[in-house]
Amino acid sequence: MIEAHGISVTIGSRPVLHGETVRCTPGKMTALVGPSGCGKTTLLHCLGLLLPIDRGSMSINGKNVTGYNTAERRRFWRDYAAFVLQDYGIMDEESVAFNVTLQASLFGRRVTGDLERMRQALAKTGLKGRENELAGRLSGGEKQRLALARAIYKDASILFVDEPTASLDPANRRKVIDLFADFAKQGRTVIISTHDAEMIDACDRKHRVGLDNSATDMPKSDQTNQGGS
Ligand SMILES: Nc1ncnc2c1ncn2[C@@H]1O[C@H](COP(=O)(O)OP(=O)(O)OP(=O)(O)O)[C@@H](O)[C@H]1O
Repeated sequence: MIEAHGISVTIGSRPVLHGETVRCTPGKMTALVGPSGCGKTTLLHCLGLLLPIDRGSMSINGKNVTGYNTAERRRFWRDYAAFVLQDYGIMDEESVAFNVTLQASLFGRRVTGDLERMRQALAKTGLKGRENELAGRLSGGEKQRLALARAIYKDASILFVDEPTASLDPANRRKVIDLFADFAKQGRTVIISTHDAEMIDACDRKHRVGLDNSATDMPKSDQTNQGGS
């Protein structure tokens, strides 16, 4: 469970988040929604401890993480978190297989870990049999699915996802949405910044960045009058 209370962030001289309060619970997909530039990515980064907050407080699984130092944040990323971010974090000069197992073999330059599980993660994202290809040769959508395969492989309890369907065709989009739904059903916390109406509809809760500062997230059935992005 991630809880953020009244968090505010200024980047440079620009105030971006103004007292966001949001709760993301295990077993649920929470969508961060709102118009372009409202701060969805910024909020996602704050919740994942990638970006420091200026005001407010945050807890993860009941633990106050507001003042976490670098070592504590690293431990959180290592033990609990998987990220599928907009730049995908793919190492172009490495193989697909290396990229999937990257977080498990962070200090090595070779594929370590469970090869069968790596292949299964690739199969789940439609990249079966591509493990020996150079990641840099994949298309944008394929890189996005590769980032997702890495998150599946990592088996993390909290997933932070930024615009996961942006570069995907309808068939792969559906597949990816179903994969996140499966993640949540397994009891994981899934937090997704998205504009995609189909993705938003599949989420259990949604938080409108910049507007819902007191209401926090809400059940899917209450979304009808709240608008999408
Ligand atoms: N590193 C940065 N330097 C300066 N301004 C930034 C930086 N990162 C974000 N911003 C600003 O913060 C605001 C929110 O950006 P953010 O990417 O969080 O929005 P978003 O809702 O995710 O947008 P989109 O839907 O277009 O991806 C924008 O006005 C953006 O210009």
